[in-house]
Amino acid sequence: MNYLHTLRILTALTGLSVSLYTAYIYRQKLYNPDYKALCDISETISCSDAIRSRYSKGFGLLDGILDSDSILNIPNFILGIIFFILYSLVTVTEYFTFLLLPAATISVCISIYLFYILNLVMKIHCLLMSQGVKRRRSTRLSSSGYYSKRTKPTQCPTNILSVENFQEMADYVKEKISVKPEVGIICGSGLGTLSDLVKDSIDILYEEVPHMPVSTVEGHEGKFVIGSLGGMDVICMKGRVHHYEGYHSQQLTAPIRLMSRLGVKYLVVTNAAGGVNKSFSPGDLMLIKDHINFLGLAGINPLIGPNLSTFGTGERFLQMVNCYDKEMRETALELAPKHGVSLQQGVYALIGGPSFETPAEIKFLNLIGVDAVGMSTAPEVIVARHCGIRTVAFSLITNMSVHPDSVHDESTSHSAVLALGSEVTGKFSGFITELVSSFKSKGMPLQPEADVFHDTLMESCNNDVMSKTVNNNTELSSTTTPADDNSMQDNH
Ligand SMILES: O=P(O)(O)O[C@@H]1C[C@H](O)[C@@H](CO)O1
Ligand SMILES: Nc1nc2[nH]cnc2c(=O)[nH]1
Repeated sequence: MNYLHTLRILTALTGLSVSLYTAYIYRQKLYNPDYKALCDISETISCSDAIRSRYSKGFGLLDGILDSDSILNIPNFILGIIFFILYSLVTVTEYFTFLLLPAATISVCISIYLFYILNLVMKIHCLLMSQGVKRRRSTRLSSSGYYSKRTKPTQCPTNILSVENFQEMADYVKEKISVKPEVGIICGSGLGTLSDLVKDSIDILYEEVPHMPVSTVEGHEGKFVIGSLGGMDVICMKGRVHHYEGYHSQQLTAPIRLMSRLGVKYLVVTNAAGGVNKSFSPGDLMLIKDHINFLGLAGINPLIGPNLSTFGTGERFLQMVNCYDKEMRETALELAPKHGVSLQQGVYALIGGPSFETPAEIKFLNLIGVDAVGMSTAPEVIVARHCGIRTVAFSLITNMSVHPDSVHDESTSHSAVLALGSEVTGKFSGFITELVSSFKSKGMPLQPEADVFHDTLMESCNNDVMSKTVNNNTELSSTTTPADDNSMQDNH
């Protein structure tokens, strides 16, 4: 009897120690993704992967029913700690001893279940290295971003970052802040001082946040500034990362998914861009009506790979009509004059960079109806759309893109872009603040109606092609000037 009693206490203490050690690793991993636990012995024997998998909360049984950050989706180690404390108490006090047998039976069943998950479901099938990021190994379900071994596509079998990774990013930030940001702001090149508008702020460096890509470009400080603006809780990115820095498009859009997990519903994106529309001048602010994403058209889209269906719309085939939210654009157009901002409107083109455009490329961009050209924004807007975040975006025209006749244009350089940005950004403070404040009264987006979209798009394409055909000669055309097309009647 005594022997059994001691054995039960020893078992409970062992279980408790394992649960506590798991909690310790979980916490270490949160702050330092490179932390190597003692139990990470080899690629195949690793407790970290199990601890960070979706089976580590509610034994994975509540996945798909509850949000991963729901308080009801309790980590297994907490359940373990509670279980083993109760088990020890019953053993020591000898009260409610009739519970010991059912408790032991449940514990054995759970152990068998976890053994099955670890060995048959989470077995290693893929260890890819991509752009410096070691991919997780997994045979996860497609809804969570992984395919099973049998169905994996050869090009991109897993995502660069998993749902759990985004959750870890959000958990890290959540722990540091007392506000609940509903608005995200991205400061483009030279526009970093917009973050000074954020009051009662705390800063979080990108390099602190697990999985967060770090800015490598001058003028992109690389930190979140979180606080309040215009009566709204905001998370502002002082600097972004770009594709040309060598980041995968899923990495450079990771902060958008982080924002989504924090509860952000509205996004203000800014960038520095070269003016292609000849009626623009450096210092103009252009409200983006739509974009042409040359990386996307070339098959570089942040949504490529297993669909992350647990985010917002989570749609596999995402509609992009009205991705620059019409109502938010209307509000921006209404507010701009009040703040002395003469707002241009136009189409933004994303090119890969980092080289600026050749004269021939600018001529081409002008012909196809581009008003400003830059190296960012489109992937962020795509992911924001996927997350169901309503977005409004602006290009600060920092330079006129090279004219076909010019040999070299001093203003088209990164230092000139930064200089102009910091010179004029202050002028937009009141406008941006009131714009953010206006989100208070806005609801969530309506999904676009597919048929209406398609018909209007076809009509607008036909009209554009007609007008280009009629107007074009060998000169650069300025048929898409905002002055010509400043109404909100189009379908953009
Ligand atoms: O981050 P954004 O898009 O504002 O930066 C633009 C594009 C290049 O990164 C840089 C060129 O000067 O400005
Ligand atoms: N691609 C591109 N990006 C820019 N960012 C600021 N100016 C420019 C430009 O002229 N071209």
